[in-house]
Amino acid sequence: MDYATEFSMDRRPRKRPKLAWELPQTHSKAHSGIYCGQEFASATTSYGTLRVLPDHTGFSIKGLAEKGSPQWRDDDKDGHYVFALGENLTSRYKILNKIGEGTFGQVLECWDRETREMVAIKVVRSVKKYREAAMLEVDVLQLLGKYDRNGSRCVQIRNWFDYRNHICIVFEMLGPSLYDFLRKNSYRPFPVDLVRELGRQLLESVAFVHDMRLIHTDLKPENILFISPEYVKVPDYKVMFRSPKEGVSYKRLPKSSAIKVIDFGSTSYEHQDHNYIVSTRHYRAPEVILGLGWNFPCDIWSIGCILVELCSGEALFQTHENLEHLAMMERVLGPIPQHMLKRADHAAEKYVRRGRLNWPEGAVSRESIKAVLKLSRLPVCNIF
Ligand SMILES: Nc1ncnc2c1ncn2[C@@H]1O[C@H](COP(=O)(O)OP(=O)(O)OP(=O)(O)O)[C@@H](O)[C@H]1O
Repeated sequence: MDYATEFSMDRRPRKRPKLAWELPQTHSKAHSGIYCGQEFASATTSYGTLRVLPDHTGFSIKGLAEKGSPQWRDDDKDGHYVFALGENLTSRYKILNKIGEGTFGQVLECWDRETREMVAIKVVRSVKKYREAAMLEVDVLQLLGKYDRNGSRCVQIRNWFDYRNHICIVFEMLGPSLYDFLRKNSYRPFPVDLVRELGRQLLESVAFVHDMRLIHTDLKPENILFISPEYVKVPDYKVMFRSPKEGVSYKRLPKSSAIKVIDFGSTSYEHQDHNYIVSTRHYRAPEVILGLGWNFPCDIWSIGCILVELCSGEALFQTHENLEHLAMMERVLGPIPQHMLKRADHAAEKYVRRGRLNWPEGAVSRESIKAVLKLSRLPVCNIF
């Protein structure tokens, strides 16, 4: 398993391993329904091998037939599509910007010449396992789109196509993620009324997904997007009161609280085998860590972690290690019940000793023990 992407320079995990594809899953071959695009006439320019080439809007258009595709060029070493801003992705979409990068590929802001609107296109890496996972994502998105009649809960798929060995999924364009917002606000918490509203919408969205007998498995602030990018700046009196010398401080508030859930790349059907590791570390449920098998509740656990984070500004369980993570859960929520610890699988049984969590005895360092002690109990009764 490739955990290299779980960490980042930031103080929160940015990425996690995508594990769904490690399972022997099968998916239907028929993916008709929306539209399967094709590559059109190739043109003449030649570029270097950088993944994102500099913005030569004029240059790239000059060398291309206006609606053609650029000359074929190799993918980068990880199978990412190499492009230049301003050029075409099929004759229909013009690449304007890169807005995200994930395990699966890159997300590009594009102009859709046909519908005359901006769209976000996930261009998946040309690697077999990611291509397969992308087709599963398309299946899930189509299913959700069919039943989410007003399209208000989950990101909507507009189209998909296979372009130069890259599955491209076209989405409606949304705004920044809850994580982007926190970051731009220097990790200052959201007002509690806003968190309540976000929580309501999130629960409704996830209830809808669960009603479809699907489990998202990767809920996190990065995967919840405001629909609109608009925000207002308001004075932050708390900061001004704390450090008056620094003068007026501002924080951003979204103009609209409407959100949607994205990234169905790890979504699992209820009837599938659920023993592999899911979720980004900080939002991972105890049953996942203990290898007990998981189901719908793992999404609810993630929502709980997200809501606490929105209220505090910081991830609740800031850890990268299983035993420390379980100890943090006990510290915050009370003891993990015996019936769960008893069923810990082969990989996790080392975290349990004489029927209880092997903590602090099993801690790897004093710092680890301190990190757990720093957390305080949530003012709720024992959750387990
Ligand atoms: N519809 C959209 N509108 C605007 N931005 C989007 C949209 N979809 C994705 N993004 C941006 O692209 C980023 C990556 O998208 P996504 O999470 O779907 O990719 P991924 O490869 O599955 O990522 P990860 O490895 O984090 O699971 C998001 O965090 C978001 O910033």
